Amino acid sequence: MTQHLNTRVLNVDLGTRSYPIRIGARLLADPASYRELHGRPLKLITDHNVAAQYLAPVCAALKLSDADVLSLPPGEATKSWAKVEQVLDWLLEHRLPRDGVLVALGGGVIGDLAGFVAAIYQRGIDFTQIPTTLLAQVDSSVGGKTGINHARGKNMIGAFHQPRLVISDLATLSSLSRRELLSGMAEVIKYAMLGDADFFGWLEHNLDPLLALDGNRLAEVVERCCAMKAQIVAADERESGRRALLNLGHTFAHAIETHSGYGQWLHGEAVAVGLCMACNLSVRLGWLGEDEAQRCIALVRRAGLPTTPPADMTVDDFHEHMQLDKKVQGGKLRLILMRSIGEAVVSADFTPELLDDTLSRFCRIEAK
Ligand SMILES: NC(=O)c1ccc[n+]([C@@H]2O[C@H](COP(=O)([O-])OP(=O)(O)OC[C@H]3O[C@@H](n4cnc5c(N)ncnc54)[C@H](O)[C@@H]3O)[C@@H](O)[C@H]2O)c1
Ligand SMILES: O=C(O)C(=O)C[C@@H](O)[C@H](O)[C@H](O)COP(=O)(O)O
Ligand SMILES: [Zn+2]
Repeated sequence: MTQHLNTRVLNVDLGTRSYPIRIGARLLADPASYRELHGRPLKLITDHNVAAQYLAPVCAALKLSDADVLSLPPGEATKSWAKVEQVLDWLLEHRLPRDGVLVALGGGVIGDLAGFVAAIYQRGIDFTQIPTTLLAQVDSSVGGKTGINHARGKNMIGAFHQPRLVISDLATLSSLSRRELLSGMAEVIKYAMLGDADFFGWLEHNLDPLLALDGNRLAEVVERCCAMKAQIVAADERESGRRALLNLGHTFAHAIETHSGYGQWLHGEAVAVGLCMACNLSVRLGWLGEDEAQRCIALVRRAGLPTTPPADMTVDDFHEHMQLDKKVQGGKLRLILMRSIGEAVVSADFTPELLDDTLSRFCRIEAK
C-alpha cells in the first residue's frame, strides 16, 4: 500500500455517548491510540485469520495476556447464538467486571458479535471497535447496530449499542483478500448512491487506484463514509427516519444472504446485487433516469462485484425473505429507492406488480 494521510479523528455526536473514530496508518500497535481504555479491565475477541496477523501488536499495545483473548472461527457462521453463549461464558469465567471493556478486533462479524455481547453482558458494558476490513472501517464499526443472524433472517437478533471508541488502522487493509476488499467497496458505492453525487463521480474516476490499494485514496474513502454515517447516526440513532437510507439495497441483499444460508455470498456481494435491484425498481417508478441507473450498475460491475442474484433464487424466495424485513411497517414493506444519484428515499409507494417486475427481471428461473 502506498502513502497515507495523517491520522484523522471524526466524532459521532451522541451527547454523553459520543465517541471518536481514529483513522490512520499503524494506529493498531500504538498505545496512544487507546488512551481512553487505559486502566480499564479489558477482554478482546477476534477471529483466527485476524489473530494470525494483528493480535500480537494489539496485545502489546493494550498489555493483554493470552487469558484476555478469545479467538473464534472466521466467517458469517460466527454471528450465532452459540458464539454469543461462548463469549458470555468466557467473560463470566474470567470475571470481566461491569466497568470492563470488550474489544473487537476484526471485521464486521466480530464487531457485530462483540457489540451484541457487550450490550447484554451484565446488562451492558462498554466496547471498542478495531475494524480490520474495508467493510468494517467504512460501515459496521460505526453506529452501534450489533447482532447475530437467525436461520429465518439476517441480523434478526440484536441491539443498538454504541462503541466507546473506533480505531481504524488503514494498514490492515493491505492483507485483505481481493474478494473481501471488493465486498467493502459495495458499501462504499452504496454511500455515494444514497447521499453524495460528488463522491459518486469521485469513485468513478478513482476506482482503479482504489482497488490497487492507493493509501491516500483509501484514507479518503474511509473518512468520507464514516463522516456520512456519523452524521446520519447522530441525527437518527435508532432508525426512526433517515438512518434507514443506509439500508439501500439491503432488503434484496438480506434475502440473498438468508436464502444462501450465510457465508456463500459475502455481505457486500449481496449488497451489490441489491443496489442494482433498487435502481431497477426506481427506474420503473419513473424516479431514477435509465442513464443514472446504468452508471450505478456499471460502477458495481467495474468494481468486480456481482449484479444478479444466485441462479437458483426465485421471485417467491425473495418474497418469503422480504416479508421479515425489519423495515416492514403496518404490514407494508418499505424499500430504499433512488430519486437520483446521491438522493435516496424510504418508500412504500410501489405497487406489488412493479416490485414483481423487478424481481422477475433479476431471477433467472421461474417461480416455484
Ligand atoms: N453493524 C453494522 O452496521 C454493519 C454494517 C455492514 C455490515 N455488517 C455486517 O458485517 C459482516 C461482514 O463484515 P466483513 O465484511 O468485515 O466480514 P468478516 O468479519 O467476515 O471478515 C471478512 C474476512 O476477512 C478476514 N479478515 C478480516 N480482517 C482481515 C485483514 N486485515 N487481513 C486479512 N484478512 C482479514 C476475516 O477473518 C474474514 O475471513 C456481516 O455480517 C454484515 O451483516 C454490519
Ligand atoms: O448502519 C445501518 O443502519 C445500516 O443499515 C448499515 C448496513 O450496511 C448494515 O448491513 C446493517 O447491519 C444492516 O442493518 P439491518 O438493520 O438491516 O439488519
Ligand atoms: Zn450492509
